[in-house]
Amino acid sequence: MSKDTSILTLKDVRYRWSGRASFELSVPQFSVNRGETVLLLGESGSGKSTLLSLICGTIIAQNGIVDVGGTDIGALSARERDQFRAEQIGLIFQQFNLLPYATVLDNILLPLRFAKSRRQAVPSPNAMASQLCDELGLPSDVIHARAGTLSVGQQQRVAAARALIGNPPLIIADEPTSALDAATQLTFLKLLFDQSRQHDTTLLMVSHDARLADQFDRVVKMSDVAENKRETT
Ligand SMILES: Nc1ncnc2c1ncn2[C@@H]1O[C@H](COP(=O)(O)OP(=O)(O)OP(=O)(O)O)[C@@H](O)[C@H]1O
Repeated sequence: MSKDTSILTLKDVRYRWSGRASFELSVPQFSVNRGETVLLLGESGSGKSTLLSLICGTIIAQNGIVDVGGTDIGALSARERDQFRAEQIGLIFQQFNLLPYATVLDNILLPLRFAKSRRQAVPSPNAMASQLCDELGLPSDVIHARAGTLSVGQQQRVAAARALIGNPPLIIADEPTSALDAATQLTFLKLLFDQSRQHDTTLLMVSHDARLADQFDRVVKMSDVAENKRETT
């Protein structure tokens, strides 16, 4: 696919959390091209997680359009949004959100249960899970271990494998390296980029850590994307 077609476009988006009049996220225009790796930088409270939630369709903008891969997220029902997210977006959260008592294998295979297109992209799920573990530098014997018994860095890689399996077109990562030390952060990012490029996946990551900037195709500051309202009381 061409690298200059947009996979994500926000236009005239506004969002206000209910009961939180002091903050409004306002994004006149923001887009990400297919295959790009984009780092969205912003200070705490600038609305990075809110923006990611809008893109993932876990919340819906009160104004404007959030278009992911040609689909207007706001036009979908809640159920359609859940399905759309499972099919189109690989998620890596700050706290990884792994099932601690499930095995590494079951954690990695989880998205395939909910997303037909991702399931169809993986004819041999167990073999693909092992391959991803291998490529992400996880020892082969951890695949049958409970996820909760792994180190933080290892859990991070399991979360990345879970996001990557079945080649979703978009990977969204919310501060995925914040729990890692500097050296492990860079190793993890390199592995994530290698995998994203190999599968022509778009990567949008948010962070407040500007030291990561060199690693990405493009760096965008929240203050350039959003005209937020933050009243002082
Ligand atoms: N679930 C929620 N309910 C109500 N208000 C919320 C909710 N989540 C975030 N907010 C508010 O929205 C504003 C932006 O928060 P958000 O978490 O999006 O910022 P952030 O840039 O991701 O911050 P951080 O880097 O600290 O995670 C804050 O004022 C916050 O209190």
